[in-house]
Amino acid sequence: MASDFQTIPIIDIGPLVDKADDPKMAEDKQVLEVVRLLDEACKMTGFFYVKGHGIPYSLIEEVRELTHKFFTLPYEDKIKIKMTPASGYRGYQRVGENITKGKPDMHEAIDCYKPMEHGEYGNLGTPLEGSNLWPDNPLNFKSLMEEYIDLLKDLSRKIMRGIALALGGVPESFEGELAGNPFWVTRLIGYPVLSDAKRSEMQDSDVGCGAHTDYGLLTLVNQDHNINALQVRNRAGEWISAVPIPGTFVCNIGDMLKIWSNGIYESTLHRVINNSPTYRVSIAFFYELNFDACVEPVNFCKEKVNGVATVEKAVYGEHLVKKVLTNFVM
Ligand SMILES: N=C(N)NCCCC[C@H](N)C(=O)O
Ligand SMILES: O=C(O)CCC(=O)C(=O)O
Ligand SMILES: [Fe+2]
Repeated sequence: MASDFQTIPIIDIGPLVDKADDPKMAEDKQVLEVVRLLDEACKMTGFFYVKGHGIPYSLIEEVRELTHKFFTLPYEDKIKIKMTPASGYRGYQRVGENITKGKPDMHEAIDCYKPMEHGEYGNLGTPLEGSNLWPDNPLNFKSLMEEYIDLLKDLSRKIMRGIALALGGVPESFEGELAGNPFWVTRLIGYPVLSDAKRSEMQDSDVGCGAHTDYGLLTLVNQDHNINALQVRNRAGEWISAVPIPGTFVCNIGDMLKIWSNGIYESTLHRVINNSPTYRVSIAFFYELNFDACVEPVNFCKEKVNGVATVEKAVYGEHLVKKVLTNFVM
C-alpha cells in the first residue's frame, strides 16, 4: 500500500545491472541490497529513480533532443506519420487527441508499439497490428530510437529480475510464458507551453496528461531537465513532484505488476502538468508482459494475505487494447 511519501527514492542499481545474468545473482550481497531498496520503493511509493543503469548519458540526451526537433516541425510535416486506426494506432497524434477520463490531454506524441504481424495474436491483437511510423526528419530518428528501445528493453528485464526477487520469486519469474517475449510501448511526448493567462488561472483543461496508472509491468521515463511537471499521488492525496534528476530514469510499476503481486505493489496514480514557460519533452518506455499473457496473483503473494486474491486476473493485450481504444475516439 502506498504511503504518505513526500519524496521519491533514488536507487543505484549498478550491482543488479552488472550481475542480473549471473546464475548466482540471488546470493550476491550488493544485489540483495538493491533488491531490498526496490522492494521498499515499490511498497512505499510505486515510483523510484534509477541511476547506475549503464545507459549512456549522451544517448539519453540525444533522444530527447531529436524529439524536440520533431515537435518543432510544421503540423503538415508531423501528420505525414499520422496515427490512425489503420496504422495500428502507431504514429503522431496532435495536442488534445489523447483522452484521459473523458478530458483531452494537452500533449502531442508519437506512439510506438512492438511491431505486430497480421494475425499474430488472432483477434486480440488486430487493433494494434502494424509496424511503427518514423519521421524521415530528423534523418537518424528511427535508428537512434530503435537503439534506445533495445537498450531499455534489456535494462527493464534486469530491473524486473530484481523485482522478482524482491517479491520472493526466482529471478526468471517474469520470463518464459509470462514475459519471455515481452511487449513494449514507447511514447515520445511533447507538452506545449500554456498561454500566460492560462498559467495564472490553471484550469482543468490545461493538464498535460490526466491522472492515470500505467498498464503493464514497468515504466522508464526520460524527462527534460529543469521542469517540474510529472506528479505522483501519495496515500493522503497530495501530488508529489518527480523532479528531474539528469541521467536517471523515473521508474514506476504498472497494472500487471499490481495483479501479479496481488496488490502488494500498487500501480500509483500520476499526472503531468507543464505549468512552466518552456516546452517539455519526455520519452516514456513501457516494459510489458507477453501480449497474450494471462496474469493472476502468484501463489506466494497470495499467501501473504491469507491465500486470498485481492485483485482480478487479466490478459495483458486485452487490457492494453481496451485502454488504447478509449484513449482515442476516432
Ligand atoms: N501507456 C500508457 N501508460 N499511456 C498513458 C497515456 C496517458 C493516459 C491515457 N490517456 C489513459 O487514460 O490511460
Ligand atoms: O511525461 C511524463 O513525465 C510521464 C508520461 C506518462 O505518465 C505516460 O505517458 O504514461
Ligand atoms: Fe504514465
